[in-house]
Amino acid sequence: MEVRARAPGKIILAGEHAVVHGSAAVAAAIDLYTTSSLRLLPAGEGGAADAVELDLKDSGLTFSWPCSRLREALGQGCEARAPRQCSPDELAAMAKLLEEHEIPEAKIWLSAGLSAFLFLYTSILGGKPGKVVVCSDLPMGAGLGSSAAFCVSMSGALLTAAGAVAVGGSSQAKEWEVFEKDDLELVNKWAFQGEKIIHGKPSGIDNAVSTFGSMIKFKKGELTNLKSRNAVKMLITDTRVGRNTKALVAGVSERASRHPDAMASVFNAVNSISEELSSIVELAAEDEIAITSKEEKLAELMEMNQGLLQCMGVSHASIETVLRTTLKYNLVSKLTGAGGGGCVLTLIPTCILFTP
Ligand SMILES: Nc1ncnc2c1ncn2[C@@H]1O[C@H](COP(=O)(O)OP(=O)(O)OP(=O)(O)O)[C@@H](O)[C@H]1O
Ligand SMILES: C[C@@](O)(CCO)CC(=O)[O-]
Ligand SMILES: [Mg+2]
Repeated sequence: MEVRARAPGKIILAGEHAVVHGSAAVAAAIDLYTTSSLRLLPAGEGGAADAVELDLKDSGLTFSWPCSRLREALGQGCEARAPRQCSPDELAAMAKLLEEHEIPEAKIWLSAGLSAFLFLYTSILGGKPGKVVVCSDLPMGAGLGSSAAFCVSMSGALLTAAGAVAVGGSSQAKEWEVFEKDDLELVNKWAFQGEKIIHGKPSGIDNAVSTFGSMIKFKKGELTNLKSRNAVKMLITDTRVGRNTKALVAGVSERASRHPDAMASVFNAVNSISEELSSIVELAAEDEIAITSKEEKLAELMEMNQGLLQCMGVSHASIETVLRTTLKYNLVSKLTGAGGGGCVLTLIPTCILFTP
């Protein structure tokens, strides 16, 4: 039987990076998905023919590990309903397994995702032979939460195959089935462990919004669902400048340790912006004047947040170019996700008049 699970990417409207340091942030799921398909293969004699295969459609690479090698390096797996952290020994064992694959230098950034895969697969399914295919609508490493969507869809597929979460079981179902709340919590916890391998020190916002969907406020691991009363339209521009979330998060933490007081004030200001933005999003605006005033406030908060992201050192020349370009049309933009390149959000007002 084949199991398929999909999870969405996200945009962050306010609060990226500061959320790692305890500030509030606001994020929304977007309708671009990563899908993980898993087929358990009949086990042979436990011999060399038994393997775990991974086909990464977006990067055009396939991998295969003999089950016996995985069991030897990473053990027999654990209780699928009790998520646990990857140990430094396991990280080292996975790095060794990956060395044997000679990943092309130009795609070396995939190693973190491969380690997250090996950890999730062997922890949840032990050394069972299986084939996993991953494909995604999301650009990788561009700020739209590709790593979280990868970990969430993978955890969903693995937990379903392990029988650790309940699904309706109708193989004829045309629509995607949605997990129950407890099962979503479990998926989210495993995905967070995967994100830790990719991001180093994630706040948990990306895996949370990818698992639970909709628009959320997130602070210190606590999630609040936001009911957006009016549609908020955003244009997403991909600068196509590649970057790595782990390095950017580490860079902000280093700046915070060099200038603790100044950076605490920056994080505090971002917290106020996210809190204000989340309450504005929930305001019901009935007429054009009210909607315009709501959008003006959102735009101003996004502009302020972008200034503070510059203070944190995560903007980039390519991002500044998008800011200047959209400003010519009186449109406000900010980076989204980890910055350093990647994607930029532009608020598109409901009543728009282009006068460059
Ligand atoms: N479809 C995929 N196939 C293989 N690996 C993936 C896929 N999607 C994400 N990854 C892994 O996630 C890494 C990108 O994660 P990273 O956190 O740097 O960026 P992001 O999640 O796209 O952006 P952000 O964290 O700012 O939202 C890739 O280098 C790869 O290891
Ligand atoms: C940069 C960051 O705040 C968001 C990345 O989408 C990292 C995190 O919260 O884990
Ligand atoms: Mg990421």
